[in-house]
Amino acid sequence: MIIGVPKEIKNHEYRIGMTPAGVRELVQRGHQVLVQRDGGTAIGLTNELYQIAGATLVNTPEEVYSNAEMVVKVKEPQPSECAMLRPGQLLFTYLHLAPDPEQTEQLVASGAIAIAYETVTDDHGGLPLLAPMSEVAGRMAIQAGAHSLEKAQGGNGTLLGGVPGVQPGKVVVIGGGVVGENAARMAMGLGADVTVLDRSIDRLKALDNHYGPQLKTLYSTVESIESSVCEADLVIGAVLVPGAAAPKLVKRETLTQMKNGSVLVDVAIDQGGCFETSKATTHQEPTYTIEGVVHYCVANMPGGVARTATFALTNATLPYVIALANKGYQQALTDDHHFCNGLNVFKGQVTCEPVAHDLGYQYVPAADVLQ
Ligand SMILES: NC(=O)C1=CN([C@@H]2O[C@H](COP(=O)(O)OP(=O)(O)OC[C@H]3O[C@@H](n4cnc5c(N)ncnc54)[C@H](O)[C@@H]3O)[C@@H](O)[C@H]2O)C=CC1
Ligand SMILES: CC(=O)C(=O)O
Ligand SMILES: [Mg+2]
Repeated sequence: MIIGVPKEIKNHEYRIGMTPAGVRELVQRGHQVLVQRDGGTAIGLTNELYQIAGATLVNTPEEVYSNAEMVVKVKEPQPSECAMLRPGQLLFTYLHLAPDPEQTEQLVASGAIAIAYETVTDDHGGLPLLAPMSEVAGRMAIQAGAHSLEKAQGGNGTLLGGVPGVQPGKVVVIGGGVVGENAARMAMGLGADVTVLDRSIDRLKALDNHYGPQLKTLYSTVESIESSVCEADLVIGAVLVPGAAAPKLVKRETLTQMKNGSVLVDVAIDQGGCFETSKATTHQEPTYTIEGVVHYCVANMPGGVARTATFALTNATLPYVIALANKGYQQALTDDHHFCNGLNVFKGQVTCEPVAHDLGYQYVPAADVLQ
């Protein structure tokens, strides 16, 4: 199979969809890998390393898209990239379609076969291709939040760990999954006062068992969310209903009761965000303030630590890329129902139920289109 790896074009996105080691694995199996020149240069994955691994370097995204049978990326295709997709071409990347009607329309119109990393599932109820970036974003959320709490950044001037004789900052994490747990762990490491809310009691039990009394857990209700965010210095939005747009758990009117200079980091922004006042921001301009509350809503947080994130992401995606390349999508998706859950758009039809539901498309089960 001819596999194409373009340079990412989203704002300050320096990750790349395949490392030289991944290229080598594919080339060794008889595939050809086209890598856009300088796709990994910013993170030390030089053209020379790709060439040594057996990649064919090409100069433009057009050369990648027009020649590849499968395009492997990191972020959702931007409009100029959607325009280069062709009917029947495979696209394997993050998509986050539910909050993004324009991209969905463009992918449907392209006739391509789009498999989303974030809806692939596993036997343990997890999302194996979202998890590595959730680990990264969860950890970064505390760094970003701590920085935003500084006075010069518009924050209330709280040091999360406090110092002897002074109370630590209060961190509230809404959603205790992968992002939430990693955020809580970093915040506890700094010495903050940390509470995690989730609507899954099993999840709260697991966190309680693992971290003990240093971590407070709270069952998530409208009431418990409202009262805890009003006391918080830093709130992390980390909920997910897989495939669907994020529920809006903190309303605009609640902001007026929050501390002036408190900070919201909405990691769930890639699914539309879980605060009513969230709108996606970029690494270039990551924050804005509403009602005195600083909002950090960067939709590609791991792009900020692109070197770590590229290795973490491609460690997880490579076996799936190899399966698609070796077997073709029909066989690879039929053999593995968890992988098949990644199929979001198939030749003009929406095959992910939450996306179809949220955006008003007819849902066509993957099993029907793969027959
Ligand atoms: N902004 C960025 O750069 C990145 C964003 N993300 C996003 O972060 C979000 C969280 O991802 P993960 O932690 O991997 O998901 P996860 O599935 O591991 O955890 C989500 C948790 O939210 C809980 N939840 C759902 N509804 C809730 C509610 N109403 N109240 C409280 N808890 C609720 C679930 O029970 C679950 O424990 C996703 O939207 C993901 O796409 C992930 C990586 C990077
Ligand atoms: C998960 C995601 O959207 C990201 O890593 O950018
Ligand atoms: Mg988008």
